[in-house]
Amino acid sequence: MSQEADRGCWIIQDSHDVAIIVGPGARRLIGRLALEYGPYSTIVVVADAGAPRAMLGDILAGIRDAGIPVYFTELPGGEKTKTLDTVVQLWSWMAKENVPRDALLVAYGGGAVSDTAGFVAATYMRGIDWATVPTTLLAMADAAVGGKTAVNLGAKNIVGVFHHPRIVVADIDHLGTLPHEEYVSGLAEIVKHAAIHGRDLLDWLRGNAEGLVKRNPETLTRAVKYSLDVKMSIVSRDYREKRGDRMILNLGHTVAHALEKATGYTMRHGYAVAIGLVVEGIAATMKLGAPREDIEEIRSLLSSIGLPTAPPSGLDPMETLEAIKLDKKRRGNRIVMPMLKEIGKPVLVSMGIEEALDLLAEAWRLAASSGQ
Ligand SMILES: NC(=O)c1ccc[n+]([C@@H]2O[C@H](COP(=O)([O-])OP(=O)(O)OC[C@H]3O[C@@H](n4cnc5c(N)ncnc54)[C@H](O)[C@@H]3O)[C@@H](O)[C@H]2O)c1
Ligand SMILES: O=C(O)C(=O)C[C@@H](O)[C@H](O)[C@H](O)COP(=O)(O)O
Ligand SMILES: [Zn+2]
Repeated sequence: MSQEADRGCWIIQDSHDVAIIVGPGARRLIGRLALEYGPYSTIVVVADAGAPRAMLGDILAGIRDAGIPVYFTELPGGEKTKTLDTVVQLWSWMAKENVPRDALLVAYGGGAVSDTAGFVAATYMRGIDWATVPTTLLAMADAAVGGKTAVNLGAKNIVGVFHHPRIVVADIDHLGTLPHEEYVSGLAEIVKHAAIHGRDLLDWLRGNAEGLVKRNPETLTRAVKYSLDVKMSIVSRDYREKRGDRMILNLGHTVAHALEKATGYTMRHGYAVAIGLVVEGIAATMKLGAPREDIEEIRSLLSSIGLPTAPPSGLDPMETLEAIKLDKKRRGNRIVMPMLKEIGKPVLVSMGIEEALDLLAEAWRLAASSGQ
């Protein structure tokens, strides 16, 4: 699935459709990749204002060296960017600049900018190619691949399409400036992928905790690579989430998206996912008889990283969990929930919405009481 490239970078995928490269300094490949995957008459860079400017300079220089004209705009980073207003703003700007259909849109930033800019690429002139240069750990290890683009509308990711980037350049060098909380937030999705994949990856994470805490580039490159390998193997089986397999990647997200909405999108996505993994894990012990020690193993790893593992005390579970009625895994009056039978054995469980609400609310209370 992946091979080592030069300078410590890994090529996760290098087909005629998609190039996914992970490693320190990978940002310098963007110009060469644009030439290889083009031809593109124009490049439009949509940059996250919170991402490092110095490395953005390297990206723009690489595009200039490739001799491709570039248009540049900036968005505020963070969840507040994931709105239709931002989408209309970008569509209008691109139209005003006469951006042609053979343009490449480059999203440079966190997952929120990537989701939003990816949706703009998917819909401008019925779709142009795009590339993503993820600059947070969460975006590198998860958001950059799989092709899910979306903005929020009343609930999480309600407006979006599947539109995979042609080029993904995950340059570990960007992580040096990432605030601690954002870095830790990204580890939640890597733990999710490990819980899905199996104990070997969880053991690797625990065994390399020091390198992760110190943000060792080699450790980080491997952690991102392993995370993407897990995600891409599932996406390759069910890209549009029609067959069901891909719902497995939504582990922890039924509760997570409800928490993000209830907190007005102020709770970091990874923090919400960590809490969701614990609450939905407890629900799995109740619904499937999943081993309590497996869920405790995941909970204690999340907690040792510095992630929250109990719902915020100020939220009412039933009120918060009402949001699952607008979850995209809902089918009629039922919801399909990914759950762990045990570590490494995720299954999809269909249950009535009311049953799911009662089950998750009870699991929420147990997580809250054990998390104190
Ligand atoms: N499409 C997918 O498959 C997928 C997968 C996982 C998550 N997501 C989405 O991704 C979003 C979360 O992404 P995120 O965790 O990257 O958060 P984010 O995009 O909100 O970024 C967090 C903050 O970090 C700043 N930032 C970005 N890069 C930085 C850097 N190198 N140094 C310092 N600051 C930097 C941003 O400006 C922002 O303020 C959520 O909306 C989630 O739904 C999508
Ligand atoms: O790629 C997927 O599929 C995922 O579920 C990855 C999630 O980590 C990510 O947060 C995704 O955006 C959630 O998808 P959604 O379909 O629940 O909006
Ligand atoms: Zn997620």
